[in-house]
Amino acid sequence: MESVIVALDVTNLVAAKQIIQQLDSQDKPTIKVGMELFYAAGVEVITWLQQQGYPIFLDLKLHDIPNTVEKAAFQLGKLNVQYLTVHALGGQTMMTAAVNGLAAGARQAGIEPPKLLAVTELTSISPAMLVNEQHVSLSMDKQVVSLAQLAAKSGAAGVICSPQEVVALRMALPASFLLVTPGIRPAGSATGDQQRVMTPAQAAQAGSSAIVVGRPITQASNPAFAYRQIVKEWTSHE
Ligand SMILES: O=C(O)c1cc(=O)[nH]c(=O)n1[C@@H]1O[C@H](COP(=O)(O)O)[C@@H](O)[C@H]1O
Repeated sequence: MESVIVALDVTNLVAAKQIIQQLDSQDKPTIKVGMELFYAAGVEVITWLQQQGYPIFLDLKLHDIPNTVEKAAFQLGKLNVQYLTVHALGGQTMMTAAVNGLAAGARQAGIEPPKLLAVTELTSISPAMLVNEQHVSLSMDKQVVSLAQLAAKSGAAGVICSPQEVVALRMALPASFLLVTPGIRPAGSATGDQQRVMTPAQAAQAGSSAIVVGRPITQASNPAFAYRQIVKEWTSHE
């Protein structure tokens, strides 16, 4: 898996092309296309990125009844993307339905299926919110480990979590299970809506499989420089 994933959270195809051209990256990092860009630009942006040689992480965070998720995943399984997200809180049956849908869609298109990544607790949720809003009595670590174990049982290839839970997750799950961590903030940058953050170096030290970085790159005055600095920090501690 590529180590630094760029979250291309921009409004439209033109803005997406601008960032990618500014990045001008020889190492072709995995690009995360999320709800904002996919709802605006649809499959066209996926196709364009693929033509430029970028692997795609399609982050649509499916969360619905199993039948609906399976049928949505079937459609998305035909797009030749490398990763797709669902919410682990949708349950084991829903996650397994997603895996099956992706496999069936990919089979019909004659391609490899995307790997399923299950979002555990969003990195915008603080430990206090877990207790006060979700009424979960487990600690954040235990809740995330429990959701990750469910995701593993369901056939997901990994989870999305905060780097703060990676040490606990590594003890509980097979080494091959992917721990993909957003909530990354280089020292001194604004946390914004993120609650459970770490720097790229801290995430690497903790044992993240890959980090997801959006605004610290896309909103930088020089996105290419910001990207290179983050890669440098990540690789020096890997
Ligand atoms: O699924 C995700 O990628 C995701 C899960 C999560 O718990 N937290 C989280 O921030 N993300 C995504 O990771 C990216 C983080 O963006 P920045 O906060 O701008 O670096 C966004 O595209 C989020 O949608």
